[in-house]
Amino acid sequence: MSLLNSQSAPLIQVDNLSKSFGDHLALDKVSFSIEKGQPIALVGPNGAGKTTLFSLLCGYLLPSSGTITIAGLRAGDGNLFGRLAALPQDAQFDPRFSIAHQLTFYAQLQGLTRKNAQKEAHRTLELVGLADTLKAKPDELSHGMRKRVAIAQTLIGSPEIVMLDEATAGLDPINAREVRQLVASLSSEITFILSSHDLSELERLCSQVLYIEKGQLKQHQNLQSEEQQGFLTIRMRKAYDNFLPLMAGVADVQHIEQTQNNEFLITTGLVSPDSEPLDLQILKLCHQHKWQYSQLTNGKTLENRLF
Ligand SMILES: Nc1ncnc2c1ncn2[C@@H]1O[C@H](COP(=O)(O)OP(=O)(O)OP(=O)(O)O)[C@@H](O)[C@H]1O
Repeated sequence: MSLLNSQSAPLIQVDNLSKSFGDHLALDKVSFSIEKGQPIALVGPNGAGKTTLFSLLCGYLLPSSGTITIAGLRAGDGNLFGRLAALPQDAQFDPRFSIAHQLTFYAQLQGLTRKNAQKEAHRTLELVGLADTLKAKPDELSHGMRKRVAIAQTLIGSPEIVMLDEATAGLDPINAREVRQLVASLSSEITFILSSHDLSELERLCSQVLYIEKGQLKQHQNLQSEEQQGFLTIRMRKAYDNFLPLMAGVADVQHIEQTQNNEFLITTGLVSPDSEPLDLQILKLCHQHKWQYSQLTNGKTLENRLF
């Protein structure tokens, strides 16, 4: 077998994908591929085409032109049932039936016996930290809890790909963090595709980002690329006098610029192997001047990379 043939095909391959609603072109010749185990972020302004892309990947909509191949199969192929799951933005549960009843039903749809389906409902609810809600009806749960139950539903049958459309939208910080922790903990087993308007959330969870605007794929970036090296981002709690000139004076800082209110992008120079790590030099300066910072991260923020 040649080396080329032995390389595994991408998990998802999208080629020249277009989708029109009447004369409105919602997606315009979008092409990308996703490898297994690389959580991917889908970003774009309202109306950009993200939900349309989700629906096409799930097979809920048919492309106007172009192709989508998932694990070697066309999107919508019956053999993908159970291998790919999606949380729509407006996921709803039937108010008449208990959570256990509904999740068990979905598990049975995947071919499990009633007993195994009940176990699967319990397993997935445990994953989202809601095992004690089995007997509850949807209306007895908060919005955040219902969202987590909907995520549990996507995990039924251990799918390989899970698409979460705005999974943390409208959640309080604690529920949102639970969802993020869950995604992070399952990312080695499941390839997540996440859409969100929270860029800091996506940059923490994803290794790649697709930026869609007016139906076109404008950027496809690897968030762990080497381009990130050589930059630090620091967010200060408030504005401090002389912050910029004093930071610029740190030996290994080549350049510093304000990117947002109290947020600064630092370009590092060639750091000599003998000198202290630059982040430590920066933190010492903050300490010396009693400047409070809220975050110091390697690389540029996703927002600064996209816009
Ligand atoms: N079923 C439909 N019929 C007609 N037009 C549609 C339909 N679904 C989406 N559109 C249009 O396609 C475009 C893309 O919509 P889509 O919902 O995919 O955007 P989005 O990026 O998910 O937006 P948001 O961030 O607001 O959820 C929009 O102009 C929308 O009005």
